[in-house]
Amino acid sequence: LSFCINEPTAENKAPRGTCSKAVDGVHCDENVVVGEPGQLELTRLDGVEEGYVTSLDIEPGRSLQLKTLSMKPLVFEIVDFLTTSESDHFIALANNIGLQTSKTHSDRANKNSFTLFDQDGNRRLSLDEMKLTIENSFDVYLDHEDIRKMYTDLDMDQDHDNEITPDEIQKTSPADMGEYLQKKMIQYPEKKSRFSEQVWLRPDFSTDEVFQHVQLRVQKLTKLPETLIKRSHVQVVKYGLKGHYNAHLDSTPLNTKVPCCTETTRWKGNCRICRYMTILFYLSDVEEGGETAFPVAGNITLDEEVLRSSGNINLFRSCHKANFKVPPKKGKAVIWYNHFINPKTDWLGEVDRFTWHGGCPVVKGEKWIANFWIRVMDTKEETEKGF
Ligand SMILES: O=C(O)CCC(=O)C(=O)O
Ligand SMILES: [Fe+2]
Repeated sequence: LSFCINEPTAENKAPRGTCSKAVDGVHCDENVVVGEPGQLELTRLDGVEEGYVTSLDIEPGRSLQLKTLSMKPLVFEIVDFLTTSESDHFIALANNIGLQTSKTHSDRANKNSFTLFDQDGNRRLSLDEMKLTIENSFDVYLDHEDIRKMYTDLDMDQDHDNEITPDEIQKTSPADMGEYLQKKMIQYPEKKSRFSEQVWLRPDFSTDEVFQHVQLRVQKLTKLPETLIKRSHVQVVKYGLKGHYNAHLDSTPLNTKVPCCTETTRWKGNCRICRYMTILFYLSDVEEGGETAFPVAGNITLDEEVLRSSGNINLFRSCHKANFKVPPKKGKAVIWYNHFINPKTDWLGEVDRFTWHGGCPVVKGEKWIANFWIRVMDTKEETEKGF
């Protein structure tokens, strides 16, 4: 059994799908994943211990060193996973299609409501509590000075005591605050949770030779079924000065009520992004900054509420506090598992919450990465059917 990608046809410029080599030729199908039922397996590399290095003979004459960077979460790196020309090729592909400003939750946030974060329950919001309110409701990361300026601009804090009382909040419409923040974000995009430009390289790109080589290498490294490799989404991201991405999870906790997204449902909503693994490539060197940070790696326990109020999600400000950071280097791959494997089903298990990560701000130069996301559906059967 072998896989290939359909050749573009006149009616459909870039169809995608898998093909099986049969006795009478190659059969291709857009949606059907060819393969024996039950043959899909999720794999997980063994990290052994922090600092452990294994040599992988993935291609003739080229051995790659797989190094365990962290056990909790399990993170590996391979320096020189991509050659310089492969990295450059991804950048050229991205430039040819054209990058667009990365959207964040703040661009989509419901601007007509907010949830007040009155942590001490005293019915007034301190500057810190307002900061958390804005972060959680609008996905905008302000400091105290910005908040004071907002109070003045919107005349919110009438008695100027840096505290917002129920009375004062009553007089402020969430829509006004949302609109105000939206305007600020145009002026100060670095205060958004994500400040970058991006482009998707859809599975259709598998007709690209460099892309195919890289897919094959990823498959040899991960030992995952070809189906999953071929259906991966690849996103190229460019960060300029101050570009960053605050800490987040690349996948979503299990939820029986909301299914994993398929290629079609992902644009419609009411589905979860299910990414078993992330393979992140640095496509460029960065003169200064731009590390990939894991703020809670190695912690004994993890309370997301505590993480949110610690300010450590805001990597634009708190990268120095992250437990572990991977410095960018052109061609390097960083690899981690967003989910565990459920031993009962042998399939997608719970999210590994220690994989909270993000990109530190670029201090000098620019940073290019490619995210290679291994997508799956909730069950093996659904994944086999095609997604
Ligand atoms: O830029 C980085 O180092 C991290 C990027 C990231 O986490 C993402 O794009 O999901
Ligand atoms: Fe990420």
